[in-house]
Amino acid sequence: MTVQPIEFPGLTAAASLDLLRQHAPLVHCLTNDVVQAFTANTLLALGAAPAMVVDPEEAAQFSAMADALLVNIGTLRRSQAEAMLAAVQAANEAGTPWVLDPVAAGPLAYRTGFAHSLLPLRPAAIRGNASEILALAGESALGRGVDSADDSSLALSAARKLATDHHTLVAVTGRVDFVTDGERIWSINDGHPLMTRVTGTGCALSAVVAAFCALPGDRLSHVAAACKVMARAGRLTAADVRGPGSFAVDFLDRLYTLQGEQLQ
Ligand SMILES: Nc1ncnc2c1ncn2[C@@H]1O[C@H](COP(=O)(O)OP(=O)(O)O)[C@@H](O)[C@H]1O
Ligand SMILES: Cc1ncsc1CCOP(=O)(O)O
Ligand SMILES: [Mg+2]
Repeated sequence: MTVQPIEFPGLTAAASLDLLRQHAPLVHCLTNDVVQAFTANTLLALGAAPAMVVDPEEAAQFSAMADALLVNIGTLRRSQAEAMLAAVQAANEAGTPWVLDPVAAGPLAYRTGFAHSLLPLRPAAIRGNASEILALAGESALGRGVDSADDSSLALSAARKLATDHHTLVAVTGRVDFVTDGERIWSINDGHPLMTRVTGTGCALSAVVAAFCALPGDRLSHVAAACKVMARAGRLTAADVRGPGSFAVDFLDRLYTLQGEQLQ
């Protein structure tokens, strides 16, 4: 059945953002070495609370206390995989939602196998670029590294399949972001190409998706709101900066000051 994406309403995104600022969810981030500080600063700017607790024993303890968990495989190594599995297991036992960012899944065997092994462990959501989502769904993709070489529209059916097969939500991002539970599809046509020239915008978005997954209410809508907030803040920032360096700084200020009306 062909289901057409529907543009996600800014008003709904604004309501989710309000809720996020009220709840200030504690987000346990098991993420890659490149984006630690940018991810923590992004969450703080929006009003969530990040913590990177990485030892396997402590990670398991902490993911049961946190409001959400992020698992990002960007610089995966064996010792970290152990902590991720322990954290996911503890999160599941505690009913804590967790989000998978399958960074560079596809061309690299170890991380791709690990990402696949996480799929039956019931992620609340998966957020990746088009090449990553295509690869995770077992379809051919052009990605060679952490950046997408495929347009997000080409990964929409892969996203729906992943969501259906694993009873999860999938956000596939790029020129247009799509968020689906396999049936409904929200599209977010915002953002700016400059966002791909600053490392960590996608990884930070996945942490923000985790934060929004902690909120009460319709989770699909909250995940779409996470994408909308980041893309709109990115677009507003890009209109006013000289390049990637000033973007990275101004983007945090934008997130901090972002008002509901600016999402509409
Ligand atoms: N060509 C583009 N035009 C506008 N926004 C984009 C574009 N590519 C990516 N974005 C935005 O950049 C952010 C990160 O997405 P993406 O680049 O797909 O993630 P990743 O860094 O994991 O590859 C998202 O908010 C997305 O909407
Ligand atoms: C450059 C790099 N290498 C391994 S992880 C990483 C960061 C990727 O960040 P993003 O996917 O958000 O662009
Ligand atoms: Mg990127």
